[in-house]
Amino acid sequence: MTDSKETAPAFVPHDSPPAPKIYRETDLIEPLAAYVAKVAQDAISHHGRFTVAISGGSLPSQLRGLLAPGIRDTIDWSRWHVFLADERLVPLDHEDSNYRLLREQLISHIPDLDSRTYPIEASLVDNPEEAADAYIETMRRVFAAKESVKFPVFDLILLGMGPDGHTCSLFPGHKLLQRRSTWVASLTDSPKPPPQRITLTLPVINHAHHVAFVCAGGSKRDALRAILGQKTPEEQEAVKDNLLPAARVQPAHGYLVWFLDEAAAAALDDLEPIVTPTQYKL
Ligand SMILES: O=C1O[C@H](COP(=O)(O)O)[C@@H](O)[C@H](O)[C@H]1O
Repeated sequence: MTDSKETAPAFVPHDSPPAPKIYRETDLIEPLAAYVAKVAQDAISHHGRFTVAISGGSLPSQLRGLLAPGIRDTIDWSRWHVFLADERLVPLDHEDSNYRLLREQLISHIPDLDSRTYPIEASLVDNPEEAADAYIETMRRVFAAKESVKFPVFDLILLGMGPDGHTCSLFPGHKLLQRRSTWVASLTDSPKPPPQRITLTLPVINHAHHVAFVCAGGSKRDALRAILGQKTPEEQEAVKDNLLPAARVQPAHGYLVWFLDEAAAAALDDLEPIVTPTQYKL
């Protein structure tokens, strides 16, 4: 198993969520891999499997540390169940497909992981609502057959964030931010192309045991300050008005961490010491 300098928090839901931890990393790849491996091991020890939802965009390539020789063989991949946190409604081999990215960067490198990875139903890319409903059914099969399960509880949800503060396919000011009961929702007006997508909803994200944002580069400066710093009155207003979807990610009984590279963390430089130095080691 990995020799973590700091272990992931114990696999214990709590009543009052701790403040998010913010890690500043020179290079995200290794600490992110150590963190994911640790959360996976905790989940597998606790209940025999690891359910993870992974975002697209730049995130899949940030997971390449999981394939490093020192870590890949320590992971019990046979217990992993991998979902897409959101998906663009394009063919699965399209350059915009989040599944394609994830498959190329991670899934295809691990024998048999494809059989426990859940892409959207390819025949439904032109039917957003049906695609969302079909994805809910896929999730029900893995999480529970019972209709009575209110929300699935992922062991880990890995999120990116756009410069506008969007996360998954939840965009600023979009009506999907108000969805309270659906597990997966569709949209046809994404401001970032392609316009047709499906996405996990906020309640599903906020039911997870662990949620991690992974942000690299300077383009997310304003959103990071608004969400983690809230320094200026304008920034505070933006959060209050729910303009920034990523600010609404607050797991009710889970743990929230942010992995920032140097360029992203520089946005918070004058707010030290809210950023914690590197914690996770292979
Ligand atoms: O469109 C999307 O964008 C976000 C952010 O992407 P990034 O490339 O800036 O990391 C991503 O998290 C989401 O999965 C994707 O569909």
